Amino acid sequence: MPHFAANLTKLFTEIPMEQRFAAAAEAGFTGVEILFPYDIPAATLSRKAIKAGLEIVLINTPPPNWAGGPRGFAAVPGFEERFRQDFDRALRFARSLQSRHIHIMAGTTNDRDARATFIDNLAWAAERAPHASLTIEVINRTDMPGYFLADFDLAAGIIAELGVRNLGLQFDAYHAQAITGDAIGTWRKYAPVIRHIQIAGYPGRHEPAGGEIDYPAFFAELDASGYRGWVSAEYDPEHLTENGLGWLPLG
Ligand SMILES: O=C(O)[C@@H](O)C(=O)CO
Ligand SMILES: [Mg+2]
Repeated sequence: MPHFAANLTKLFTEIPMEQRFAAAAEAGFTGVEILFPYDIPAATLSRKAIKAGLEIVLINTPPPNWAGGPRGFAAVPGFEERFRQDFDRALRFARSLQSRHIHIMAGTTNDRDARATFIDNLAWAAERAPHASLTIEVINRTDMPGYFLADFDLAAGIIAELGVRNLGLQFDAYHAQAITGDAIGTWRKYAPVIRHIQIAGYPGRHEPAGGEIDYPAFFAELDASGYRGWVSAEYDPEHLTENGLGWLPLG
């Protein structure tokens, strides 16, 4: 079975962030991801993760105002300086958290120069952080209206064009199902560039069980494929987090 991580921005929100690490370990996760860790000192988060025996798998580049503000700037022309400041901040956090991946958010734009801007900023980031693993994620525009990176061919083309070792695709099965109607088939098609996976039930974005995506079949296929990365539970629990973990294969 793949390694499973809990997304602490979405799971265990019944308790404060600092307590979610122990709860995740207790539930059987061996890693965690935090979309936006920037409100809490990295040293505190790192201590909690170490104490719980958890690897920190992923953080996002900081959008300035998650509660309704922009979704990053990497593809937004005119915001190059802002992107670079944000990226350096993410890099400092990632280093002290020893986070395996940094997800670079493209942002919301339909500017004709967005692709070129994204390429330039990603090239800059890949060179600036040669030892970091960077990811880009395809996100559906129903959930995130106007998000630039909403197409798998576009993402794969950008990764191929850059051709750098430290950039790959973050595959969120929920967004894939929303966009293509076939999450598992989409994973198969883009598997060579996928280095991180996130899961949630579709529709609804709740527990990864019982919706359109056959997760037991997906996990078996990941296993058979030799996938060595993490699978992160990034969903909005329908009830108490602990009560909805029947889908998590343990042991
Ligand atoms: O799927 C998502 O929404 C996240 O993985 C993310 O990074 C942006 O919210
Ligand atoms: Mg995701």
